[in-house]
Amino acid sequence: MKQLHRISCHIKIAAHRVCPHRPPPPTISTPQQRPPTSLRPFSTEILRPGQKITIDPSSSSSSHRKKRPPKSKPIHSSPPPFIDRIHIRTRAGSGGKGCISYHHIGSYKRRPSGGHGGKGGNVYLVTDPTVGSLKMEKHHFHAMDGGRGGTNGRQGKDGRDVFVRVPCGVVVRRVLDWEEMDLFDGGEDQEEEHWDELEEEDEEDDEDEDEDDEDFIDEAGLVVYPDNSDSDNEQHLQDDLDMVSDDSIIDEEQHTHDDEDGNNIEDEFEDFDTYYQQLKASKRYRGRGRRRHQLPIDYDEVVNQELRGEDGMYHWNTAETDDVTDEMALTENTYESSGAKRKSVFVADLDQPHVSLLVAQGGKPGVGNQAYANRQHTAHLMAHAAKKSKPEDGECTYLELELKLIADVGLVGFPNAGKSSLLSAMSRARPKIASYPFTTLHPLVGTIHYKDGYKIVMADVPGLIDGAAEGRGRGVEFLRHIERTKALVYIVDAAGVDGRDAVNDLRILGKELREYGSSGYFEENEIDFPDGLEVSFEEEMKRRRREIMNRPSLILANKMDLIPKNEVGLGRREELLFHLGNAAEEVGINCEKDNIMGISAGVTGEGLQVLSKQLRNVLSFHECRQLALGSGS
Ligand SMILES: Nc1nc2c(ncn2[C@@H]2O[C@H](COP(=O)(O)OP(=O)(O)OP(=O)(O)O)[C@@H](O)[C@H]2O)c(=O)[nH]1
Ligand SMILES: [Mg+2]
Repeated sequence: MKQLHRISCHIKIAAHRVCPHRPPPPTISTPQQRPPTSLRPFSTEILRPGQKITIDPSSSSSSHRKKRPPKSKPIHSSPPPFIDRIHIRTRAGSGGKGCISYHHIGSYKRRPSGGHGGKGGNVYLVTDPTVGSLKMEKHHFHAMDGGRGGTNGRQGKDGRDVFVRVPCGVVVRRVLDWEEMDLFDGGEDQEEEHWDELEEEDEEDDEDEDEDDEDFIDEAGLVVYPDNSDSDNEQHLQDDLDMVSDDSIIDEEQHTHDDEDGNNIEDEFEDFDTYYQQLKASKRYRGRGRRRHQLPIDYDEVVNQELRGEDGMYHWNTAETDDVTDEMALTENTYESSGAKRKSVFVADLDQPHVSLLVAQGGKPGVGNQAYANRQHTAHLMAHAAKKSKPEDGECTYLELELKLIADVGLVGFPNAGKSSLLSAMSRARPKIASYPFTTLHPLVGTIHYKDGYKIVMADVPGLIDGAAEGRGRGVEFLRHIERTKALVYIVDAAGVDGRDAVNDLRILGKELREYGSSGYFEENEIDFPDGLEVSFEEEMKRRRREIMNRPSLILANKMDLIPKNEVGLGRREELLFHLGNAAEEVGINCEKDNIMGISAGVTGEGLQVLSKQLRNVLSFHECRQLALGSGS
């Protein structure tokens, strides 16, 4: 053994000499000679007490590492644009064609064997809490068509569904007069790209499927003619149809037909569906053993069950789009970019995470002629088979999606009041803060985390100006983001940095909000009426006005650090808060005295602790109240 070991060592050393790239053979070292592990990369010396470690950076192992390439700068340094209203087009897949084919040999000869087509894919909208805006790469969504049915009763492949991810808080409306509008320019290219992608994938799948089919036929040993060519099938079908079209054609109105001897006999069934039900129920077709596969499939039952009535899904309003007579549901408004008038109908409000809405339903597949396998009535049934083998087209819809942020608290204030500074101080959100007006151009949300896990979502809305409720400064567009909040926070600039008067500002803000809920704006634009409530437009407006003004509110006088504290008696600060309270009462803001406070959001952080407590109190009270009202007490 020792000799063997020695020989192998020699071979290793020799090999190293021959090939210098080969790692050298391991050298044996005694434990005393080995350097301490921690020092190995830098030095092999043994340290004496008091001696310092000198590190030569060039000798460190890191110098041998590959240098990291410098970080490339992100292409988009600014955050992605916030989009809160878009139009999309959806088209569900058409059903696959039903196959018409016949067995060619054996006892099954000339018996129909065509399978059903596959269902067309559906298009769904799915709410995803991780999606923040309605920015989408494409605005056309097409689900795949169903595959054709095959011979030997093989069903076509179902078209793949398409799921469009949207943020929570999206209101979906169906545009009715989309044909007159040119909303979707440039969509054709996207469409073609999409189809190319899908077709490529589908071809791959089909290849796999074909292999499986061959196996299936071999294993099952069915008496079928595998290469059932189309021309043969067409010939058989034509024979059958000829028989039908001559004298034995069915008189559908009189429910009679001529038999082979030319006698006019009454039909046993009134229409095809009745006949179909009878056929299904009859003992003859319950099928056993080899006959089982001839059972007609209850096409409508199967397809409808799968396409409709799924739990947890929204569905279209039952009203047909063309004859929507309910004027409450129909609203007319102006489409801004094209200036065209359009009509839309409210479909759903997707305000919960992970819910799906079926927006375009896939077409029903065509029926394969195997469903009509019946020797007695072949001719008659084949006429139906030819008719029913045609699939339905997929539904095509044009939708308007509008995002209304879902936040617990909304910040309302003039530009530069310090809304973004407050959001930034209380949450991890990092909005842009600057001393010029309209720094914030898009609504933004941040979450305030409490130690016990309680959370409050706060929305920073771009600044409002006088006349916002009538649409000045895009105020209305911003105001709709506070529609769903549970509480409002009015924030004013206490120091009047831009020469503003805090008390007057509060009055204007209150007035704007009240008008937003009640007047002009909604007459021209859309409004979603609550489901199942028959109320007039005026009543609905009143309800909204009441609701928005009754919402619990807090009033914050920001930039208090610029107002000196008075050591004795009522100073400027207290006086301001007192006047703010009076102004709130005047304009009808629902705010308790404790909830009017001075803060310094951007500089000292003064008052923010109290604010977070008060916010929580207000929201908890609101939630309890809602629960109590909900339970009917
Ligand atoms: N002195 C002082 N300045 C503040 C305070 N809070 C904010 N500011 C300043 O006020 C200016 C405006 O602050 P923002 O938070 O951007 O105000 P905003 O309300 O979001 O303004 P818009 O986005 O334009 O509507 C900035 O220059 C801030 O530094 C504060 O408590 N004290
Ligand atoms: Mg801002």
